[in-house]
Amino acid sequence: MGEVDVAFVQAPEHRSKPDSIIEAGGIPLIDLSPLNNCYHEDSANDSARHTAALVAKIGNACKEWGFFQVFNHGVSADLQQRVEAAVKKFFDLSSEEKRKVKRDEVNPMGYYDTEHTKNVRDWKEVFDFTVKNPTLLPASHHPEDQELQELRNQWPDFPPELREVCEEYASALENLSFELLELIALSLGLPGKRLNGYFNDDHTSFIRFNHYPPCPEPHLALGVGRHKDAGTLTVLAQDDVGGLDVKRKIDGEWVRVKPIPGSYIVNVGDIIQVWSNDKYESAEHRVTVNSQRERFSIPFFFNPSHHVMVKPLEELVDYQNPAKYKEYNWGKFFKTRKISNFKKLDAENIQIYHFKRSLV
Ligand SMILES: O=C(O)CCC(=O)C(=O)O
Ligand SMILES: [Fe+2]
Repeated sequence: MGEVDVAFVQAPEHRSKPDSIIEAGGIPLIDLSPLNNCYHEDSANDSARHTAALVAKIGNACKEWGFFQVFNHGVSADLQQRVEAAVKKFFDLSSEEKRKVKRDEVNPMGYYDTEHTKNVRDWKEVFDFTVKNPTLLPASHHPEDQELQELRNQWPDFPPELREVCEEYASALENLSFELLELIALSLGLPGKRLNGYFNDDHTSFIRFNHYPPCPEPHLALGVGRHKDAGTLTVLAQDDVGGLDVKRKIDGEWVRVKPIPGSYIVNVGDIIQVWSNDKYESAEHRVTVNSQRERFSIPFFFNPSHHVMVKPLEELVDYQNPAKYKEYNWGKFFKTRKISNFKKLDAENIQIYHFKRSLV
């Protein structure tokens, strides 16, 4: 099977055709400057108008793509560059050094190079850390087990600045994610802060550093297999190499998201799909690798508190539009997914459609 181990080989129908991927035209590119007071001289009226236009754009992007890119987002270029530099230094360490902060079945935070998506191994290595340290999660995925676990971050000795840069970055991305959450709430016709209460001091958001080394067989393996993100929102920074493919809703084609320096790619996760009762659907995506250049990306996974019960929002359901999902506990869902990513299982991993109601 060539130079890649069989564990990485995708079923033929899920492989990428790296040479014939279409670059996505039309993924909305949204200017967030109305949030960051870039219109100092504006009257209150103008500012309300700019915010309303922004909310409408976000709503359309969520409905039509489940994906959009943002610029003028308020995260400084200096901070972005410091994080990128620290990430490269970390992955440049020897395997032995990286394994000193290796994650395991008990502590899922840290370094890891054998992640599986839908039971096929990904061509990547990752480093994960939570935004809140410690972060509370259920200790087991069994529904009857009420015990909680504290996740703690593991920091390597090198590069020495990593921890500080990561904490500064986590806080900047947390602010941006709350702003995006408020815009999404407004776009659903809800009060701006309607969803904030699901993310109190104990939200379970985490940041991942992804490193995709060059792959000798990019038509067989994927950097990340096709999937939807399980949480609320993902806010992703990618370098200039490209490789993130989104399944376009209108025709089901895989299209490549064009790297735009300094911007973020935002995608709707499964929780927004459930909250919005399918008005906004999470988009399927994957990462294609290439044989020439390594690639780095940094997703921020914005997730609610472990005790949140996820279900269609009451304001968005009624007799004509009944709730399409039964409620589920986020902590248990997250824990179940984490276990299935950790090792190859025979069963399919947990998905929101397992909670779909059968409506007649
Ligand atoms: O690297 C990327 O562009 C996307 C990674 C991703 O989808 C994920 O980690 O969930
Ligand atoms: Fe993803």
